[in-house]
Amino acid sequence: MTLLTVDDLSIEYTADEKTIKAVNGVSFEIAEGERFGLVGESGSGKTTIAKAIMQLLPKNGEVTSGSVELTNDSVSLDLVTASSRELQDIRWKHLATVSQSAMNALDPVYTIGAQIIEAIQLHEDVSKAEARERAGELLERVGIDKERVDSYPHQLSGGMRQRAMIAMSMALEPSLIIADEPTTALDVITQDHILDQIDQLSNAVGNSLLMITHDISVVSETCDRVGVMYAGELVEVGPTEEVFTNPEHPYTKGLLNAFPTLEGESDSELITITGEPPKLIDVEPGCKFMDRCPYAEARCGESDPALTPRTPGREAACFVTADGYDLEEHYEQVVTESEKWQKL
Ligand SMILES: Nc1ncnc2c1ncn2[C@@H]1O[C@H](COP(=O)(O)OP(=O)(O)OP(=O)(O)O)[C@@H](O)[C@H]1O
Repeated sequence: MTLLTVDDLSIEYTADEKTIKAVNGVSFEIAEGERFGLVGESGSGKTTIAKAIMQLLPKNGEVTSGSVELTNDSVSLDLVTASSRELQDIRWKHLATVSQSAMNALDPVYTIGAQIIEAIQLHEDVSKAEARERAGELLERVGIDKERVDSYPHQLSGGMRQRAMIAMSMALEPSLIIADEPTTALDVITQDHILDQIDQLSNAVGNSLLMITHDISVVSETCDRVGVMYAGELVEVGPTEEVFTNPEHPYTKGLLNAFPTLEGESDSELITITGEPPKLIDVEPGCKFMDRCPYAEARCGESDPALTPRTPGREAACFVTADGYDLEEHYEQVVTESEKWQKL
């Protein structure tokens, strides 16, 4: 059953009297128990989507169209129009978040335990002693000694704080966890541990996951399906393994080329996408990736390709692959030497 339905979501910011079209007509679904990743380079609109889902957009940000339905046996709510009371009711129990910066999310004046206990007691009728016991168990599950319930956030290392956040987000076994760059600020080994813990805990709880990251290896380790974002739009959606082995959008292919191989082989060439994403002010007609795309044709400048179905379960927004061309084969035929991806 579908748990989250994001339908035609558009979000704008206003800054210096200009309108920034940060998210433009994005639609995707997450099934119960499914892990979905949103991936794309900085500024593509991923965090804006996460903030809209949580109703945490800053004052200058506004959802201009679309809906975000959260639906299961006990909830049916459009998160865009829900009241703060309705949101408070589902927070922790149905919707929890692990954010980019745990230090900001954890309140510095309360102990870790006090914050987890409060979340538990807000939603469940349990004694403080029971909630404290559960907080300790949760911390142990993420590899933190349960004595640490009485520590303040600043007394923990960055990695421990992030794990404490994960423990807290899982405290009420929420239906959906939104993890926005949960490992970005951490060293590689801690990153691996944290991803393992998100994986194990969400397996145990059986919840859905929306993983937001610029790092395709994080998506490939944790997600069943992936949506690739570029300049505020979804340009490709499908099962992670299929999308990463046989991309249907040139931007996805570019992203993959720019990363070391997912298996960690070091002898492959890294190839970068030249140029920069467009500014999202006064948006021109046509495909937003056109200026950076080695496959671009005249028609790509005339209208913006819509996300269209490909093989079952897959969608991409590209005229070239919609015509059935395979990006790998087509590359040698159409792309001149000067237009090829640049080798690093
Ligand atoms: N508060 C804001 N005011 C004005 N513009 C903003 C604001 N926040 C984000 N933007 C703009 O909206 C667009 C999308 O940004 P967003 O942070 O959602 O992207 P992202 O893919 O999550 O990138 P990152 O990983 O760097 O956070 C960008 O052009 C960004 O500059």
